Order: sequence, then structure tokens, then C-alpha cells
Amino acid sequence: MLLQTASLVCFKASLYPTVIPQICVSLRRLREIRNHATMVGPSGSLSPRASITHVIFDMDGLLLDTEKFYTEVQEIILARFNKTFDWSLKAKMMGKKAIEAAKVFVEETGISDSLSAEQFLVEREEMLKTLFPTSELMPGASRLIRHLHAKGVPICLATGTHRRHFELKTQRHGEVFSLMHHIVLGDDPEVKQGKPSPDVFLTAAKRFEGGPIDPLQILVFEDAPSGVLAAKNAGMHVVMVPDPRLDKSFNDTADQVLNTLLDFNPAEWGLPPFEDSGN
Ligand SMILES: O=P(O)(O)OC[C@@H](O)CO
Ligand SMILES: [Mg+2]
Repeated sequence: MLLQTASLVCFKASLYPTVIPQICVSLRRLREIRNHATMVGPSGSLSPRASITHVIFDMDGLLLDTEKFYTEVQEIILARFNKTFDWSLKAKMMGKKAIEAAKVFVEETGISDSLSAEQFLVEREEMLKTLFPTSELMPGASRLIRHLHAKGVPICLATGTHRRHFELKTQRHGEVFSLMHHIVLGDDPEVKQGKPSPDVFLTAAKRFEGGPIDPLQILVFEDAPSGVLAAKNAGMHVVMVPDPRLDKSFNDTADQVLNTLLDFNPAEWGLPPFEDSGN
């Protein structure tokens, strides 16, 4: 817990360049050790990090390769103002509800006098609606969803994306998304605030059979710093699968960081192991 709290301080402080970097570097080192550690029980057997019974998936950037569409469109819009879109701004936008991300975009780039957040969303929408239907699943997404569903582990989706975009993004993947017990979207009336508020994950935990489920029994999969923070704010465990271009300083808050879902080992979290590759 101490490591998590300290990491959270670093994560929050990393937004303000006043923290002493060495502290965060050594915390990062501790995190790396912990990231690959699993507890060794008295009998020498590996015991899981936690006894997970339910799983919540984020969608954009985690299950679907859609973050690149947002980046592409935002680069085009910014080019008109002779500005470039970079990953430090991306890190602040991803995972958020559309209007919240839009306000960050126009204010941080200094174009809000020429383009309001609402105007930005209308312009972005026109370009995204032709890109979203081409969305592909991320590596390992289908395999993990099908495995957990086949083993009877309750799974659901909790995304910042609103219904209209959700339909466009998932229209070629209806079968795999139909395996979700329920789906909480960014425009759900119960989701008052977007990530990093815990609303979307707490709402998702409530809608499982027998909900609300104890957050400590829930494992969240996320790609974005705001989503990881939302899961921690909800008291849940979180595996982060970040884009490799995201600054590593954003990795310190997650309980585990993976390069791809293909590297996930269910048994490490008390979940049924895969048959096909021994983990
Ligand atoms: O919560 P997710 O599914 O990542 O969606 C966020 C989306 O609004 C784009 O960043
Ligand atoms: Mg995401």
C-alpha cells in the first residue's frame, strides 16, 4: 500500500516538475521488481497477487486499437493552427469523456479562442465516424475475453466512449463484445464524471450479479493514466497495457504493467489459467 501511495504521489506530482526525480526513479525500480514478483508460498508454490473473481475491461486502446484514430484526427486539426500534437497532451486526454478531453485539447494547445471544445468535437466527429468502423481488436483481447467467459469469470466493459461511438467502433466485433455481462458507457446517467473519477468502474461493479462486488475482488485492464487512476480510486487492482510511446512515469500507479494482453498470466491473479500456453 505504501508503494502505491507513494507512486500515486509521484504520479500526481509528475504533473508538476517539483518532485525529486530520484525518489520516483527508485519507486519505479521497486515497481519493476514487484511487477514481476509473485508471492512464493511456504510450500514454494507461487501464490496469486490477489483472489480476483470479476474483471472489468476498458475499451479504447486496451481492447480496440482506436486511440490512433483520435491521434490522427487531432494532428490534422492542430496542423491548421501550425501546432503539433504530442504524447504529453495525449496522456492527459485519453480515457476521458469526449467533452472533458476536448476542453483539455483546446486549452492546452491555446486554440480555444479560435475553436471551442464543442466546435472541436463536431469537426473531429466528421473524421472519426469514417475511421471507427475499421477498428481492429488489440493483440490478445479476443483470446482473454473468450477464455474468461468460457471459465465462467464475470466480465464487463467500462469505457469513456459514448453510445454513438461505441456502436461505430464495435460493429465488426459484436460477437466478442456480446460475451460481456454488461457494458457501462461514458454517457451512462450513473457516470457523473469521467476517468480518473471512479464512477464508471463503481457503476460497473454494481451491475454484476450479486453486485456491488468488493473492489478488492475486481481486476481492471486499462491503457490510459486516467483509467489506471480511476481504477485505484475505486479501490480495485489494475493491470496497465500502455502504448509504448507513453512516458514510463505514467506506469507507476498500476499494480502490473504489460506490453500486451498476450503477456497476461491469469493464474498470477487467482484466475483460471490458459490451457494453450501453460499460464
Ligand atoms: O475509456 P476508454 O474506452 O479508453 O475510451 C476513452 C475514449 O474516450 C478515448 O480516449
Ligand atoms: Mg482506454
